[in-house]
Amino acid sequence: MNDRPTPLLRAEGLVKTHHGEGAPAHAVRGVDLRVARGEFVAVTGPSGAGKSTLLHLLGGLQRPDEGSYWLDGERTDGYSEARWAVERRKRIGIVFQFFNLVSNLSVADNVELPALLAGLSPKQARAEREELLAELGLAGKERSMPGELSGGEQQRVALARALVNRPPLLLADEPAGSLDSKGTREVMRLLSRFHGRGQTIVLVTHDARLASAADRVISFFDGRIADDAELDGAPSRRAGTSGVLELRD
Ligand SMILES: Nc1ncnc2c1ncn2[C@@H]1O[C@H](COP(=O)(O)OP(=O)(O)OP(=O)(O)O)[C@@H](O)[C@H]1O
Repeated sequence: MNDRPTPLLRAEGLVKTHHGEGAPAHAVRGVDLRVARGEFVAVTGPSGAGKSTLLHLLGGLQRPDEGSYWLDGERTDGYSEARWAVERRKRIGIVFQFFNLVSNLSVADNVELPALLAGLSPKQARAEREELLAELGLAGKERSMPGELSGGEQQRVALARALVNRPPLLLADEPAGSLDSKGTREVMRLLSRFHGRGQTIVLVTHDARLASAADRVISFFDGRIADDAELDGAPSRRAGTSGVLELRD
């Protein structure tokens, strides 16, 4: 019997080709990947290597042409769009380079919306939002609109929105890509803090400094994993799993 714990993510033979205007882009050419609960994995590599496409496959935002993907032991191959939307709400928080906040909703509403959609009562959603915004140094900004905030603040709101349903998995696609060095350090600090409490994170980044916050770095090249390495000190960094924000799953 295999008594290894079920990985939170398991991908086998993922292939994705984009058919745009020019020649087909073979973005992901056969990826096998396992990510255990509590791991913080950075995916790095040159522009066009296929990193974002891989992240989109892991978040169910795009479908593979070939291969299979299991989320927490459950095969996702047959999931409809609607099913993926439900699964994402419960299990996957996603942050993007350009935050993707709803510009005509306040900070509070941006963060509460996914909690309400997931079925929390307005009171519970408000409590979760208040806790996360305080945690992320945004108390007092609830009534602000996204356009009134700095890039770093908007990314923190996006992080709060991604984590409001306490998903076991956080996917981050160049989360500091449009931030200055102060904003980058802030994102790094926050990702490390959530990881220290047991949050599983898959981070796509060009930024070697940001990748150094992870405990495992995957180098992606030409649609394939070229290298997959644990960083020194990873086990100790991965040790803490308790904290104010208990993960609910
Ligand atoms: N929706 C799309 N339609 C057509 N081609 C696409 C699409 N998305 C990505 N591609 C192509 O697929 C390849 C991989 O793109 P992808 O964005 O996944 O790479 P990346 O490593 O994330 O790059 P970057 O670091 O520049 O964001 C590229 O050749 C890109 O042009």
